[in-house]
Amino acid sequence: MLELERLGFGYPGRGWLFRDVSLRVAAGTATAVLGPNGRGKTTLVRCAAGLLAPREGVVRSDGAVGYVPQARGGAFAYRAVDMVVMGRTRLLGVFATPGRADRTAALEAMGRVGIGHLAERRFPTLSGGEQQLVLIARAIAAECPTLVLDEPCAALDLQNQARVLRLLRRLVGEGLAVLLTTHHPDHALALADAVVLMVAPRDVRAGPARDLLTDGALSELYGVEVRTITYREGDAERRAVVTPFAAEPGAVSAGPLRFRTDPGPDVAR
Ligand SMILES: Nc1ncnc2c1ncn2[C@@H]1O[C@H](COP(=O)(O)OP(=O)(O)OP(=O)(O)O)[C@@H](O)[C@H]1O
Repeated sequence: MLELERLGFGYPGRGWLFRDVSLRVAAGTATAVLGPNGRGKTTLVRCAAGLLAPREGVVRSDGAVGYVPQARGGAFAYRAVDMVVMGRTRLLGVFATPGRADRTAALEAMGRVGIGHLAERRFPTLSGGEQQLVLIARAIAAECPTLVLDEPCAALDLQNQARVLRLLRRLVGEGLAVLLTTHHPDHALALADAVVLMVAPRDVRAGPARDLLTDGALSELYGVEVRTITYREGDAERRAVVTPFAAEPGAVSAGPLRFRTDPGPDVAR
């Protein structure tokens, strides 16, 4: 569980970046934070993870909070598996060093993320996406009941985005509380029970994903026309977002977009 109560933050010498943000990420649920570049998503989740002190408000959690930053290279040439073993540090005694069980747990976490084959590679030699997956494995190996992830899919190809989203869904199913930032409303639709829309410093909306992720709210949030389509996944009806990037503003006619596929009897309009 992770709880933010009336959180407010501004960098020194600057005004409020956000104010009065309250939300509760319960165990077994995921919350996605969305908003334009520079609106404060990273700052908000860094406050939530205890890495930045808020100017006002309170953060509560009922256990350790694991934080997955965006991969930005690494200064030290650790092997990937050793980076993941470092996630186990919090589980060790003050003078203990990681043992065989920690290495096994690290390799298992890497396996879950699909990067077992990268275990012996040096971290700085990995691609941005590979580094991102190592950082996710490190957080999983730490076995924290709450995970906070800053754009976990930012550097990932479509297959790895799907892999990470499925993995996060499984972790939520196992009872973790997950808070993540994303630039993909689709990812929020696929994963999140709740969303936080950072519209403006004093207009940060938190609530159920199905209520807040409307075409109108997303269009307002990003300042471009955003449409949602529905499709079926097994028995479930799901929604995905389409942004007609190349269309001039107002050129897309009103009404729902049609999701055409060939053949399409099991894919909804
Ligand atoms: N250490 C800092 N000192 C001063 N201003 C900062 C600092 N870090 C970030 N900012 C500013 O705070 C604002 C919010 O930054 P933040 O990284 O939280 O936004 P974001 O929503 O995560 O952006 P993006 O989508 O581009 O990653 C930006 O205007 C940024 O320039």
